[in-house]
Amino acid sequence: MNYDLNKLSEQQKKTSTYAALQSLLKLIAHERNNLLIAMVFILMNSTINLLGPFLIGHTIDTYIQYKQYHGVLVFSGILLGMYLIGLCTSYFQTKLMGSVGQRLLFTLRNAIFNKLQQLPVAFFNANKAGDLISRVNNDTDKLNTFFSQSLMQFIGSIAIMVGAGIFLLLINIKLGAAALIPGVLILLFTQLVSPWVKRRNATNLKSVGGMSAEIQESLNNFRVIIAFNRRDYFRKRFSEANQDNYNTAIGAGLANNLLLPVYSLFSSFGTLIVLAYGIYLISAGQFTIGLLVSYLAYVTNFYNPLRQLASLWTSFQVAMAGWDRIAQILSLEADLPIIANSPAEASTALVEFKNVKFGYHDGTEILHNVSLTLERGKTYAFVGPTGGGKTTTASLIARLYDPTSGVVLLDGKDIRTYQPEERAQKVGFILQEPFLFTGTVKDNILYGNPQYQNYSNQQLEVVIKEANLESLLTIFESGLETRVTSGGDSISLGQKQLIAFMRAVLRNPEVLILDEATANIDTVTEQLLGDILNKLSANTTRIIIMPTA
Ligand SMILES: Nc1ncnc2c1ncn2[C@@H]1O[C@H](COP(=O)(O)OP(=O)(O)OP(=O)(O)O)[C@@H](O)[C@H]1O
Repeated sequence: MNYDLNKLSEQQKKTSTYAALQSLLKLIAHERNNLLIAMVFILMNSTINLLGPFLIGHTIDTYIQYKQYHGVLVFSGILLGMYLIGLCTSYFQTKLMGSVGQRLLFTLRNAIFNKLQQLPVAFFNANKAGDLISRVNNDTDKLNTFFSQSLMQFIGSIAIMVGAGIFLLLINIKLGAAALIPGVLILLFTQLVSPWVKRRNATNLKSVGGMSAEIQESLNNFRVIIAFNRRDYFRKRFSEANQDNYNTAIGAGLANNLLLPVYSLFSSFGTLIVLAYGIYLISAGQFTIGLLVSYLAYVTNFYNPLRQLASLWTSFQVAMAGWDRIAQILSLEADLPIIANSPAEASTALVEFKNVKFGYHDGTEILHNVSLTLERGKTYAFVGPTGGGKTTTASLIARLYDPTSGVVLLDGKDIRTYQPEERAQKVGFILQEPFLFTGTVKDNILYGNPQYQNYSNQQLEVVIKEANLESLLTIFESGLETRVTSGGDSISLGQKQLIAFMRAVLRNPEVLILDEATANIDTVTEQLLGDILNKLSANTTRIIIMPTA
């Protein structure tokens, strides 16, 4: 399965705006009531906006022309009341949609993060952390902006436009049809340029992700950069990423700003048509001045929201481009499914490889038809040259990947039949570069170990003593409470490896894999580790990975 999100977006057939919107709406189905209430508010607001010009026209023709000021006062009061109601509905609608947007942001970020937790190692090999962070932070925020600020304006503008269009046609069908022609042309133009606008925005979001990945990489490797005095190299790379982002942002800005002037031009045409044709009709005695005033207000009511729609449509295209990038992650499925047990594969060995072939996603085969058997309680060494495939073999025992063909058996059963918790319990893997979390030594050695989670320091020290790990703990200045930062920069690499060692041994796994795990440890401590390994349960199989001497 291809997990490279950027390649995936190139291969994927372009989703239509409608299909993208449908899949997004499914995600916010539980907000249906709030959306409906907000929509009622916005429609009330639109109705008020539409009735305003009609009442003004009526007041001019019925009262102002005949100097009946009482009627003028009454209708002024009605208008004032209507506008106050409009103010309230607008306020509540904005408040409601603001919270819908925040909840959507919350739901989306949780959904993406949960999905990231389910995806296999191959996914993280194929994608840069910076780009993923940008998708979780930046792209979700584009959707929030659209939902909290633009969606209801969007619906409101459409409602006013449609209403104004109907009024224009009802009052005078010929004048209405003439006034609406530029509007129809604008809609055709929008339909034509929308895919291009969305593409420009998608390219921009991609380059924001690329820049974020660049920053992340240089921050992670700052020591190497400084030691090799290669700040200029990363400066150049960052400058290129920044330049790319600048170019794509200009491109997106150009696309996003194209609609507004075109809309303005066409709406001016609409007004001009009505003025010219309307004056002609008045002179021919077929229209009144009051009606023309109303009419011009409806033309404005038709074209102003249309102009607003230009920028809202852009915000919509940006949100949809962001949603595509989010949906790409959400649609991925882990390709390490749990399968039903097949008794035919039964084996008495603790670990067995049967004709295993494996290659990473670039297609090169790394393991060529490997068959091996590892017995319970024995110690094995995987020795070989750099890049020979030792870590890869161990990764298959921990099921970080599945073989391309052949089968891996763990404790007599196909490894694919195990639930992740059970498999992780059976296999302890100390990686070449152990990862530590910010917290204490205690937090780190209890990571992934529910058994001792609620133990006090004293209780845990007893367990550590029983596991013969006591001598390792004394290496840390404040014992279990020694502070460790993420990435473990506050302690040495050897100390990191010791924490990873204690973490793995305390889980009492049936297979313990040490991937060059003592490379940074002095010979005295290495001897200690050897003793600890010898005292492990008689059933534990040890795999020690080391390079060819
Ligand atoms: N994530 C990956 N994606 C693609 N190729 C990989 C990946 N990890 C390892 N390889 C390739 O697989 C081959 C075997 O690598 P592996 O890490 O298993 O070797 P190793 O014997 O453990 O080496 P070392 O002693 O350096 O740790 C190498 O050619 C390496 O380039």
